Amino acid sequence: MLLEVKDLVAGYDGSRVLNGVSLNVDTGESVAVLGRNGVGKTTLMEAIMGLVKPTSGQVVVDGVDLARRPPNAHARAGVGIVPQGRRIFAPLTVVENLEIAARKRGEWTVKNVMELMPRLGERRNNLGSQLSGGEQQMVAIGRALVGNPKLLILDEPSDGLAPAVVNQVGEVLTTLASTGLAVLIVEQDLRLAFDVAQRVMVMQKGEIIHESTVAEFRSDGERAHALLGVG
Ligand SMILES: Nc1ncnc2c1ncn2[C@@H]1O[C@H](COP(=O)(O)OP(=O)(O)OP(=O)(O)O)[C@@H](O)[C@H]1O
Repeated sequence: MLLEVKDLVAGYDGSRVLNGVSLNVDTGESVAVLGRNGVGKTTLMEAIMGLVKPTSGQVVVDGVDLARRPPNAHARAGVGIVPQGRRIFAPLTVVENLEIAARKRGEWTVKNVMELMPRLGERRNNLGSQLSGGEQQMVAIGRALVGNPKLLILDEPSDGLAPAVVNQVGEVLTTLASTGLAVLIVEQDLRLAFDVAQRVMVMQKGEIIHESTVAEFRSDGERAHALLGVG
């Protein structure tokens, strides 16, 4: 198992957000975490990444418990994140944003990232602040890739993007998932989540209340509707 999250409890200043979350992601597997606003999806991703300190529980990556280690230990262990809001460096160019993150040797280089997402090559000398939302999202994905992660965590990659751009991001993520990179994606856009993931989990009030294959989830529309409270 690549990622094993066990009974994770975490929150902010005494307010508990995660009430004992357990989940697994296998090598090469793609998993989507769904749920309404405010149920704790971002907190879960940040706790897995070490950006929020868990009060208890384990975050085991490749057999090593990282729950009480600093965020750079998570990156070294092979976890890459594409955060909510993208958070690329606005005063740096596309190529500088990628180069600054390219620390670890491996399959993914700045050159390979630009082959995967040719738009980034075309915009290589543009500043982060000059990019569209979709281009920024691709920089954020590329920045995570050049760290050569084993597991890529994405928090709402479709956020604020036009449908055509969501499709482009979806194609990139589907390609990555098909090459054997493990993906853990939080997403409100169900179509994107279902395109990328094989397995789905639904969160409610800081707990995982449903787990199934995407195919099972999609075959029971009424149940899916009840779990997510959306049409
Ligand atoms: N930095 C923070 N400080 C204090 N409380 C926070 C912080 N971030 C999130 N929270 C609270 O934690 C709870 C869960 O938020 P979280 O962002 O994890 O949910 P979410 O499911 O990702 O929602 P969304 O889809 O809106 O991002 C919310 O009540 C939120 O107000």
